[in-house]
Order: sequence, then C-alpha cells, then structure tokens
Amino acid sequence: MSRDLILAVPSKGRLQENAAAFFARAGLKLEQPGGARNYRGRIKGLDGVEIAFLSASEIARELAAGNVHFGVTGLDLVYETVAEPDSCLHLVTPLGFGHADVVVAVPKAWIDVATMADLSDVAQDMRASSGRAMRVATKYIRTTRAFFAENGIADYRIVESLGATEGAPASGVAELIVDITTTGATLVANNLKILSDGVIRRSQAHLVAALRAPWDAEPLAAARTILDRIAAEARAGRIREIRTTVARAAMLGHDAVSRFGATVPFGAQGSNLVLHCPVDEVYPCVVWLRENGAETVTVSSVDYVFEATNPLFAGLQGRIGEG
Ligand SMILES: Nc1ncnc2c1ncn2[C@@H]1O[C@H](COP(=O)(O)OP(=O)(O)OP(=O)(O)O)[C@@H](O)[C@H]1O
Ligand SMILES: O=P(O)(O)OC[C@H]1O[C@H](OP(=O)(O)OP(=O)(O)O)[C@H](O)[C@@H]1O
Ligand SMILES: [Mg+2]
Repeated sequence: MSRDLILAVPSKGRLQENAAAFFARAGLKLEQPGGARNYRGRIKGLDGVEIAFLSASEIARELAAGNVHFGVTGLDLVYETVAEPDSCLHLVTPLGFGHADVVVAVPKAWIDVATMADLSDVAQDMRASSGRAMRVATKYIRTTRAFFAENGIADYRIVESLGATEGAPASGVAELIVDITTTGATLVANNLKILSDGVIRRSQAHLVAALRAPWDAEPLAAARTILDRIAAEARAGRIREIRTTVARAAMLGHDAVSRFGATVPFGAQGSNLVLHCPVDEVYPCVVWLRENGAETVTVSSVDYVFEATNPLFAGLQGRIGEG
C-alpha cells in the first residue's frame, strides 16, 4: 500500500491557478505529467507526496472521508459539504485567495426588506396571502438551513440551483437566493441586494487537513516538510529585512523589538545590525535608525524565514488522533 501523503488540489475553476501559485511560492512546484487531463501528480523534488487534482467541492468530501491527507478548498464548501467539520477536519491555514461571501440576497425592489427579521415577515405574509412557502434558490443547502434556523425562519422551501442562481428571482423560480459573491457584480446585474445581517460566512481558500486520513510516519514526515516550507514563506511575506551599520547596534536592536515588533534574527555583531521588521513598520523603523546615527539603511524582501519551531505542524500534530 502506498504510504504517500495525498494532497488534493483544485483541478479547475477559480482556485486552481491560485493554488498552484501558492505552492510554487513555497518552493513546492506541482507537476501534472500528461497535462491537465491527468488527475494525479507529484511535487517536483519531493518524494512521498501524491497530488490528486479534484474539483473544489469534491476536495471537501474527500477530506471529510479521510481519503486525502491535505486539501485546498474554500470554507464555503467545507461548511456546506461536511456535516461536522470541526470533528474531522483541521484548518491548517488560510491561503489569502478565493475570497467570497455566502450571502442572502433579495430583489432590490423589496424596499421594505432589509434584514433577516424582515424576511421572516415576508415568509409569514406569503403563507398567509397565497398559502405557499417562500422559495430560496441555492446550492448551499446545509448552510441555508442552518442560517435560516438560527434566524427563526422555518416556513420556506429550498429550490436547488446548480448554476446561474442569481437569475432565479427574475425567472420566477424562487423569491430570493443564497449564493457566493466576490465583487457583487452578478448581484447588481440581477437587481438583487444583500440583507444587512445576511452575510452567512466570509470564505477564502484554506489548506485543510483530514483527521481521519491514515497519518502514518511517512505522510506525517511529508506534512512536516510541506508545512515547514509554507510557514517559512508566510513568515517571510510578513517582514522586510533591514540592514545597517550603526554605533550601539545591540542596544538599538533591542529597542527595535519593543518599538516596531521587529526581531534581531542573527543577534547584533559589532556595528552590524540586521532586523526583520513587520512590513507596515519598515519606514518608521528606517527613520528611527537614521535619527540614531545610521547612514545607509537597506531594505529587502526575503524569500523564506525558516525557524526551529513550526506552528502549522505543531497545530496539526496536536489534533491528529481526534478523527
Ligand atoms: N467569485 C467567485 N465565484 C465563485 N467561486 C469563488 C469566487 N471566489 C472564490 N471562489 C471560491 O472558489 C470555489 C470554487 O468555485 P468554482 O466556481 O471555481 O468551482 P466550480 O467550478 O463551481 O466547482 P463545481 O463544478 O465543483 O461546482 C468557491 O466555492 C469559492 O470557495
Ligand atoms: O460577486 P461576483 O464577483 O459577481 O461573483 C459571484 C459569481 O461567481 C460565481 O459563479 P461562477 O462564475 O463561478 O459560475 P458558476 O455558478 O457556474 O460556478 C458565483 O456563483 C456567483 O454567481
Ligand atoms: Mg463557480
């Protein structure tokens, strides 16, 4: 039996390119031998990992079943597809792309309807006047049921919609919709508005681990490598490296920690000072260094910051065995 770690990556759609770019930035180049129609791949130069190219919603299902160890998919799909995600999945880290909100949207023409409480009144009025249930078009069935129940709305009917959901109210298939939106352009084009308390979930792509997957020593070791690289890339992205030569370098380094949240990764040696400074604090830190006698200060981006500790792997390790 294969002892490989199986990593599921979107094979198409919005998340595909971003996912491949994300792993590449972490030094993990996904290889798909045989082209886009081959649904198995590897990571260049890293043994013990098999890539499964699947659709984003399939990835959520495969994670819940424990058929893959890691997967990249949207939180919207995780919560829609999996009954009790907290018991079988571990969210390793958000990935900073694939942002979309799952929302309740109604026709703009409903000027008196702005909140979920108003929508509850609509459902009652509709039942009273026509004897029919209010209809909600969506593919987010589990998500809709849970959110409507939380808001005390019970008298409605879901019309399952697998595409072009925003068109449902205009075509008379449903009164309102639950769907994802990113720019809002599709809602506007279809004369729909989001209820003020109708944002059900803010979603983005996550790296997710399956607690029920077979976490033998080999896949666990591969996970450590992958997460080491991802953590190093993420750390590097949050800082810039500041270099200068200055009198009292050790003391200034010490002060920079409390003033700017910087770190002094290699300690101060003589008058050489190297700081890792949070991106937003870089310029204030440079100004302060010059005020304290530094003449030339250089700032550069760093590709990776590897540390002895790996919080992403520690987080995963802490949960394995729960599934
Ligand atoms: N503007 C967006 N529209 C759609 N999905 C988005 C958007 N932004 C981010 N996403 C994320 O991408 C996920 C996958 O959407 P996508 O449309 O790529 O898949 P799909 O082709 O619809 O998948 P399937 O065919 O399995 O239904 C969404 O569930 C969401 O998490
Ligand atoms: O707020 P916006 O930026 O306009 O994006 C939202 C739209 O994008 C998605 O559809 P997609 O294009 O993925 O088509 P699909 O319904 O076939 O998945 C989603 O279902 C919305 O319809
Ligand atoms: Mg889509």
